[in-house]
Amino acid sequence: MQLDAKNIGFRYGKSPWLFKGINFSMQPGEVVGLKGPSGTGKTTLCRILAGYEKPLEGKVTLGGKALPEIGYHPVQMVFQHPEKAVNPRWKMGKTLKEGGRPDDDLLARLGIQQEWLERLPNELSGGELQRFCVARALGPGTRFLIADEMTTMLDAITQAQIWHAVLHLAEKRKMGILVVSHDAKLMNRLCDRVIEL
Ligand SMILES: Nc1ncnc2c1ncn2[C@@H]1O[C@H](COP(=O)(O)OP(=O)(O)OP(=O)(O)O)[C@@H](O)[C@H]1O
Repeated sequence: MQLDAKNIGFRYGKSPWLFKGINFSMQPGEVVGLKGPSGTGKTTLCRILAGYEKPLEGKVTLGGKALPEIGYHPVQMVFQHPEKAVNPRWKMGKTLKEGGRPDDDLLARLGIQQEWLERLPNELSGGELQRFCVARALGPGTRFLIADEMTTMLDAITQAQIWHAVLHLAEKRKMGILVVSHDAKLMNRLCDRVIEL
């Protein structure tokens, strides 16, 4: 199932157009990089692809059909700051279940420890918390993952462990990944191709 963005245009309110006429496609299993200077609208485009925001022009389709408005979203996004992406009052076990039934093999590969499931977000480090956000985004219904600076704030070892787990699963499930990063080395290592906004 191919993900297509056709002729996408977006602006916030009455501010100038951030972008117009964006066209690109991603195949299942493909790892694509998205780069561009700060403020060009990478995160905004990601939010449109993941269905958080509607484009003002053009459309996003998955397998030729419009993205679903209800139910589990097949395009999932992980943000740079995990603390903004979780409910501070929910134990991690509950947060994890938002993505569907967690895959034990994935949790192990991400280095998530069983006892962390009983903790609240503020009882985990940033890196530990981000592992949960990644696991939650990789529910069984995910066809494409959008990683927006997903490992930017993590140390090299944690970064490598998370990417290793994600790429393993992507290959197994033929899931596509869009990687947004300012780290050119990381992009070259991970991506089949890189597009610039
Ligand atoms: N909700 C919003 N309302 C108004 N303007 C916004 C909103 N969100 C983002 N912007 C503006 O839109 C522009 C693009 O922001 P966006 O976060 O998409 O860029 P980016 O390319 O991802 O940047 P960075 O590389 O710094 O993360 C910025 O100028 C930002 O201030």
